[in-house]
Amino acid sequence: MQMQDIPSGLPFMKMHGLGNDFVVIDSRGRGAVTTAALAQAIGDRHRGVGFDQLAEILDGVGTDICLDFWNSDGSRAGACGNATRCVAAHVMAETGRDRLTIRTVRGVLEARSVAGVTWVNMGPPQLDWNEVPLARAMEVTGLPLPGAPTAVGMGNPHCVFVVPDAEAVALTEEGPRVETDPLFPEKTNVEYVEVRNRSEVRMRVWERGTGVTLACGSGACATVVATALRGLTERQVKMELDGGWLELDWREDGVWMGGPVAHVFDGHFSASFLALVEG
Ligand SMILES: N[C@H](CCC[C@H](N)C(=O)O)C(=O)O
Repeated sequence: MQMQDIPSGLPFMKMHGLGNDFVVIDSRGRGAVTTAALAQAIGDRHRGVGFDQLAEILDGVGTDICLDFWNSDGSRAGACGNATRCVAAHVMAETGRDRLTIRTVRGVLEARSVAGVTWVNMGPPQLDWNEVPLARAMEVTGLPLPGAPTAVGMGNPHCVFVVPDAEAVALTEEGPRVETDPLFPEKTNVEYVEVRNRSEVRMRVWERGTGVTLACGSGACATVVATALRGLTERQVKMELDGGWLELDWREDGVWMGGPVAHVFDGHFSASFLALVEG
């Protein structure tokens, strides 16, 4: 699909889950429009709209919908838990259903609405070094980095540090250092978790390709896997992020995540903005 085929401009929704904010483009019935250049242009908070991730809804392939994710630097994100919840809530409201299947590059995810809360099964964690991926064969726990973090794949790479005080972490210094460490050939998202008790933790995040965000759903899933694997928490925890609270439940069939979603406004990218991107 070319931009000139959408002369009237491109509709979008602005959504967020705990302040992790998204531009959502609904391309059902039309085909994908997003390119790295378009994601970068829209992601510019001054010349575009700005977002932590861009999510594009596509026609389902053996599922209700498909979903693609982009970061603001134009790179792809293999998973985005908060955007998945936002889009799932939107499509469930639209169709009046309380269950949905969603195909992402990672595989088929399931969403459910339970007592007004939108839950998504983000799938089982990837705990082999080559699935995360890491640069060479090793255990995913006790990585050879200061702080001996745990690597967890959730369709995208995560590196989880257990720290005594999450507020004290210098995210903008530590985050980019770990994100680009040669241990992670595809870079990594970076989480710092403070364990308050066996069922409550506090987490802050540095996202690959985006930077500090108020929340990261796939990062929250990776975090509960890391703390449960290390025996520090149960597999069911409440997690406080900068933008609010998520509930996590690591079950046999995957890591379920529930929390709030918000549909902020509906907008329209003008034809002249799109023409500029097309160059
Ligand atoms: N905010 C997202 C994750 C974005 C991950 C992205 N930064 C990547 O490159 O993997 C979430 O709620 O799961």
